[in-house]
Amino acid sequence: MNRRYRKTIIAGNWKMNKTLSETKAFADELKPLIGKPKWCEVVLCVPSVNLQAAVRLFKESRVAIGAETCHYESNGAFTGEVSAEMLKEIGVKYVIIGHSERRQYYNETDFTVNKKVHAALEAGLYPIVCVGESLEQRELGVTMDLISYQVKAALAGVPADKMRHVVIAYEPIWAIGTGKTATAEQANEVCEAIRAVIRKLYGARVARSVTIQYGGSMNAKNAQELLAQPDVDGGLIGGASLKAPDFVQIINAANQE
Ligand SMILES: O=C[C@H](O)COP(=O)(O)O
Repeated sequence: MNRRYRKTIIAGNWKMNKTLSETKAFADELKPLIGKPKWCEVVLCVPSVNLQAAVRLFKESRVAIGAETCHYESNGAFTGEVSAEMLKEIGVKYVIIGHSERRQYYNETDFTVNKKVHAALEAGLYPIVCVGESLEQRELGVTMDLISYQVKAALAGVPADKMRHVVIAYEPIWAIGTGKTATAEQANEVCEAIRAVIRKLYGARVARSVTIQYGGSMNAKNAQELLAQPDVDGGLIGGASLKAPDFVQIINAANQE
């Protein structure tokens, strides 16, 4: 992380976990533990049915609430979907877009990711845009090409002045939920390459200020080493964000002087 130029963001992604009562219990446990993180922003992305409650539960705290996806249209005949405007109106700040699970199970494509990024920005949300390669793609040696393509496609048509609201999360698919973390060097190498793509698209000033997270089996034990990398500006954390003490340890690792 490089605090001089950009924000460190520790974001939990709960995926399809925790009922309303479990969300309340988590808030009760987390709030006294979390204190006032000085150096990083803390975000919890929760299932849509619990967003409104989460916003209320964390209102007086330092935790911002995020959604796990949104639709690219603002309204219409899209059964089961939720728009960026709807999220904004209930106090949601962030929205994850293009998570590999959405790409894998719900036909999310680079094209729809781009449309969702535009919808989120227009609604005043901060998109956390996920990119990442499969194990097969890594072994074929096409990681950097693929990541560069995913970043360019996601950001197509996004003007430079909106980039201060965009967060990128590098999540190698082979490291998600597998307990197999990318090494700190691997994580930094790709985050650095993402910054280089942004530099080409928007110039050095924008590239320096964009928060680029790492996600994929980040936990209380490995967070410090990953977050110490110069181009890793935070984490998008699945499993380890479900337990308040583990999540707090990751926040503390980001918060060290
Ligand atoms: O969005 C979070 C990532 O998918 C990482 O999940 P994980 O920490 O359980 O590996």
